[in-house]
Amino acid sequence: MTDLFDRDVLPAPKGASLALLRSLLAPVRGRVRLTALLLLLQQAAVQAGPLLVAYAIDRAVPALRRGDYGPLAAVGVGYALCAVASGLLQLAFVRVSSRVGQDALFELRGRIFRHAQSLSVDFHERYTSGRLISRATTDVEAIRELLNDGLQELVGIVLSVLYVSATLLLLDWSTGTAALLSLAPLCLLVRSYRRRAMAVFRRRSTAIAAVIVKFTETMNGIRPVQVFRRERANDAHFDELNHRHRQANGDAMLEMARYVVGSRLTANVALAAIVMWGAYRVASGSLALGVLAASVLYLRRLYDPIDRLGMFLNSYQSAAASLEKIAGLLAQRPTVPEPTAPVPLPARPADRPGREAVFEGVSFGYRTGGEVLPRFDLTLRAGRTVAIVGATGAGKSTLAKLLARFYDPTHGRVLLDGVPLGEIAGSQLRREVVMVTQEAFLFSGTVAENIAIGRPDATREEIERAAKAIGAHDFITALPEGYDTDVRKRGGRISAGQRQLVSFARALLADPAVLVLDEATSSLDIPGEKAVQRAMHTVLRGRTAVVIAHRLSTVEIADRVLVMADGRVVEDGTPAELVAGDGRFADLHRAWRESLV
Ligand SMILES: Nc1ncnc2c1ncn2[C@@H]1O[C@H](COP(=O)(O)OP(=O)(O)OP(=O)(O)O)[C@@H](O)[C@H]1O
Repeated sequence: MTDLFDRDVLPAPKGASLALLRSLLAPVRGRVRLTALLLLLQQAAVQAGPLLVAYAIDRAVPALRRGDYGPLAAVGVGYALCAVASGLLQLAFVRVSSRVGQDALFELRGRIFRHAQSLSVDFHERYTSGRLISRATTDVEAIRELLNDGLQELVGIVLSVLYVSATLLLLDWSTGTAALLSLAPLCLLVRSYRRRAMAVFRRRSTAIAAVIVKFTETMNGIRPVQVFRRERANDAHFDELNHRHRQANGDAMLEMARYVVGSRLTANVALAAIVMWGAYRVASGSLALGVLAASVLYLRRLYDPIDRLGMFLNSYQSAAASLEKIAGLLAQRPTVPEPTAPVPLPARPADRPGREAVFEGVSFGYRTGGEVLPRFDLTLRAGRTVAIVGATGAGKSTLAKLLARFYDPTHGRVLLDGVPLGEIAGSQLRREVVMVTQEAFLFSGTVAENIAIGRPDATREEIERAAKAIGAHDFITALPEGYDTDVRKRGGRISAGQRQLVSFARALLADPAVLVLDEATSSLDIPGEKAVQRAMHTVLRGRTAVVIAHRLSTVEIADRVLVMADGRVVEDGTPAELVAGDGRFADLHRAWRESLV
C-alpha cells in the first residue's frame, strides 16, 4: 500500500496556499500598504528622468541658444531632486518591506514548529523529520525571497510599465501605441515560461527535500550506518539524489536562459523597428528629436523589466511550490484530537493507588498496515502491576501505546476510571498516564531539568529525593557538575543504564496514576541491571503499572501476566498460575530456570 505521506505535497483544501499567505500578511497589512505607497512615489521619481531629457533637448537647448539659462538650470535641479528623492524613498521602502517580510517569516516558522509538535505520533512516523526540517528551512527561505525581493520586483515592474506606457502615449501617441503592441508577444512569452517553470520548480523543491531527508536520516542513524558498513550504499544513494537535485537546478536555469534570450530578442527587434520608424518621422519633420530621444530611453525602461519579470517568476514559482507544501503540512489535523468538552477524571482517594484502565471492545490497526490487535476486552485493576510478554511483533507495544493514547483504537474505547481517554484533556491525561520507553530519551539541559520534565515546578529537594529513591543520586553527584551537569556536554555523557535511572526518577517525580514501562532489552552489565531492576520496583509501586517485560525476573514481581501472540492475549494469570500450567509461559519459564543452573 503506498502511503500518502510518502509524497512531499500533502493534500490541503483548495486555496490553502493563498489563505496562508494572506493570514501571514494580515497583521502587517498597514505596513504592506505603506510599502506600496513608497514604491509608487519612488517609481514616479525614477521615471521622470527621460521626460526631463526631452524637455532639455527640445526646450532648454533652444533657450540656451537665446542666452536663457533658466530652463537648463531647472532641468538640472529637477534631475538632482528626482535622484535624491528616489534614493531616499528606496531606502525607506527597503526598511519597511524587510521588516514586513521578517515578521511574516517569524510567524510562519513558529507556526510550522507549533503545528508539527501538536501532530500525533502517527503523523511523525510517516512524515520524516527530514521533510519537516526542509519545510521549516528551504521552503521558508523560498518564501522569504519572494517577500523580500520578489514582491518589490513585481510592484516595481508593474508600476514602471504603467508609468512608461502612459508617458510614451502622452509624448507621442503613435510611438506609445507601437510600444504597447510590442508587449503582446512578450506577454505570450511570459505565459509559456510561467507554465514550464512551475513544473521545473516543483521538481526542484522535491529534489532538495529528498537530499535533506537522506542527510538527516543517515546522520540520525550514524551508529547502525557505521556498524553495518552502509557508507558506500549511502554514498551511492546520496549521489543519485544529489544528481537529481543538480539536474532539476540545471533545468530551472535552462528554462530561465531560454526565456531571457527570447525576451531580449523580441524587445531588441521591436526597439530597432520603432527607432527606425521614429528616425524617419524626425527626418520628415513630424516628430521632435527630443521626443524620439526620450522615447528610446523609455522603451529601454519598458523592456528591461521583462528580464526581471523572469527573475520574479522564478522566486514566485519556487515560493508557490514551497507555500503549497507548507500549507499541506499545516492542513494536517492530529489523528488523536483534543476533546472539545473535556471530562475531568473523578478525584482519586488518597488511599487508592492508581486508576483502573479498561479496554472495551478494542481493535486496532496502524494506518499503513492491516489489523494488529483483533477485538479484545481487558481490565487492568487499579494499583496492580501487569507484565506483558510475548514474541517480537506480538503487539505488546501497540497495546501499551493505546493505553498512553498515542493512537486511538480503530474500534471500541479505552477508559480510565470510567472516562474514555478521548474525552480527557491532554494535559490531564499526560499527568495521569506516563509511558517510559526503552530509549530513555534525554533532552538537552541539565540532569535536574531532565528529571523534572514531568513536573517543572518541582524543587531541587524533590528532584534529589526522587533520584535517591531510584538509586541515581550517587552517580549524579559524581558527574562534573552534579545535578547541574549538561547531559549533552563533554563529561556529561551518561551510560544507557544511567539514562534508564534518570528516566525512572523522572517518572517517579511525575507520579502518574498509570505507568506504562517498556523494559529495556539492551544488555546492561550485571550491577547496572540490578540497579535498574531495583529502581523499577520503586517506580512501579503504588500505581497501576503495565510493564512490557523482556526478563522473566521482572515478570515475577508482577501481580498478573498477559502472554500475547499475534495480537491476542493467549494466557492470563498470576506468575505462579502460569508457571504451574502447561502453556507458553510455563515453557519459557522452564527454559529460563534451566539457563540459570
Ligand atoms: N508505527 C507502526 N506502523 C505500522 N505498523 C506497525 C507500527 N508499529 C508496529 N507495527 C506493527 O504492529 C505489529 C505489532 O508491533 P508491536 O511493536 O506492538 O510488537 P511488540 O510485541 O511490542 O514487539 P517487540 O517486542 O519487538 O517490541 C508488528 O507486526 C509491527 O510490524
